[in-house]
Amino acid sequence: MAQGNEMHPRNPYRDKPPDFKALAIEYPEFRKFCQYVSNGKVTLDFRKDAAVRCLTQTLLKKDFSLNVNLPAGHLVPRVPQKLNYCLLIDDILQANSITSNVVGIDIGTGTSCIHALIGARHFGWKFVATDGDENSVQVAHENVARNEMGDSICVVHVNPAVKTVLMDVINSMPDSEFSFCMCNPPFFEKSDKEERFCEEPSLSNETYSNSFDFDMRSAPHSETIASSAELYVEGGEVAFVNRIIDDSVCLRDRIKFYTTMIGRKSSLKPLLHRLERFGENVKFLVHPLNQGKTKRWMLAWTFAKEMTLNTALKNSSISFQCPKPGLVKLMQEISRLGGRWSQEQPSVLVAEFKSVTWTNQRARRKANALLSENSAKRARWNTSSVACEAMMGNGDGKDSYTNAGNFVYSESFKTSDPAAVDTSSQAYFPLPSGVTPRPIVRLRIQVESDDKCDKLSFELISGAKQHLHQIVQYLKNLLCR
Ligand SMILES: C[S@@+](CC[C@H](N)C(=O)[O-])C[C@H]1O[C@@H](n2cnc3c(N)ncnc32)[C@H](O)[C@@H]1O
Repeated sequence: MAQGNEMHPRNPYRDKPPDFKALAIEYPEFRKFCQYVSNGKVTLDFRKDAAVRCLTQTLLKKDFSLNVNLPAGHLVPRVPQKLNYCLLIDDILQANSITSNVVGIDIGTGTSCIHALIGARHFGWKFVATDGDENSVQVAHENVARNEMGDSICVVHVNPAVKTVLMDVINSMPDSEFSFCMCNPPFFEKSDKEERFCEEPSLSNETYSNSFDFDMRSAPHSETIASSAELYVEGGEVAFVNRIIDDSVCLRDRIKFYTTMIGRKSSLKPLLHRLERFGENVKFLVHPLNQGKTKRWMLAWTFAKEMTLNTALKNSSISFQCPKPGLVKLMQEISRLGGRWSQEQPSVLVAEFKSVTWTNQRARRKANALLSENSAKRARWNTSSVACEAMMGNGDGKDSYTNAGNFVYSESFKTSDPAAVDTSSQAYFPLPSGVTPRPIVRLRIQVESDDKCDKLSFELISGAKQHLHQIVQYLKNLLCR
């Protein structure tokens, strides 16, 4: 099992990976999946679904005193990663002094009910755990009952065909206050599923596996067997998370923090774009949720004015050294990029940017040139939109250089009908004069000098961590050459 210091500092698996030898001695069931290798170590074949399932069950038993049934044919959750996600939520709660009567919603809890079980057992939170699959709800319910946690976790079946994800649950509990929601959405669209997964005949015709990939590409690090409902949703995870965002716009601070796991890096951009357009009303952050080679992210946002997300970004400071006078050159470069800076203290700057100007400089120049030519209209899909959602944003319109055409944001999701798409567009309207758009990223930059050089340390105040990294890399290239 891959570990690493990318794990949460409070995650006990960070510095102490599971000791397979000790587990094999203590748990005979687990021992069946272990092999002794020549140096006396014990290994586990991660490509075998049953071995990974047994490891998860054993860790839940040993480290959380949880007795959990994980039926074959369903996703096997990875305990260290799930704990990481819960710890990040705990950071946010602690930073906002939400320490008692914590109630969370686990959207799509699956058969394992893993988020709710770990959250309730380890952190003392209460949960409403939902799922759209009746069989998963049944197994999750049994897992809760087996661990006598019915007082803390209520498992609810929801209709997956309903467009909203949270609304019905919240409306059915008008007197409850919710601290957060969490979710591990189905990642894939149908087309992805067919490309990456094959039907697993030994289980059921609703179960998919990537273990058949061997002849197509290199063997997977670990086999993924999952039910169709766990893998696939119309429009993939972007569409699913957009449904949570839609609900959050209506529900506002009925839930203090909205969080979700994101499985694909490419999903972050359209989702962040979407949240950015809510301007001052929303705060959000992206935080990596890595476990070894598997990269995931947590996206969190809040509409509650009094809440902060900054503390979870504590470890976001990065620094580099550059020749003097770093501060002066820094101010010039920020201005050149269209950013603004103010001096918080003599050696501390706060810089803010209202659009992404530090990436794709060459592409931007090219797009600019194209736009100034009398180019033909962009091709549109030869389909009709079955559902169209329009958002009036307050951006600066610069993103219309992208293939979103004249829209700040426009995304089409395939539907089961090949001639129909579900379209979400956010149109650019110039701001009325006197209204300033909200910065997409704010940074605090501290300058420490010695005789030879300046050390610049960058801390994210608000915005996406990936922007911090991109800006630092961009400035480093300029100031250190
Ligand atoms: C990737 S699985 C996550 C399972 C579990 N939470 C975990 O992390 O291992 C996604 C789950 O979302 C459920 N789901 C799909 N659509 C849903 C909806 N509209 N509302 C609630 N759950 C849904 C699926 O049935 C599936 O159990």
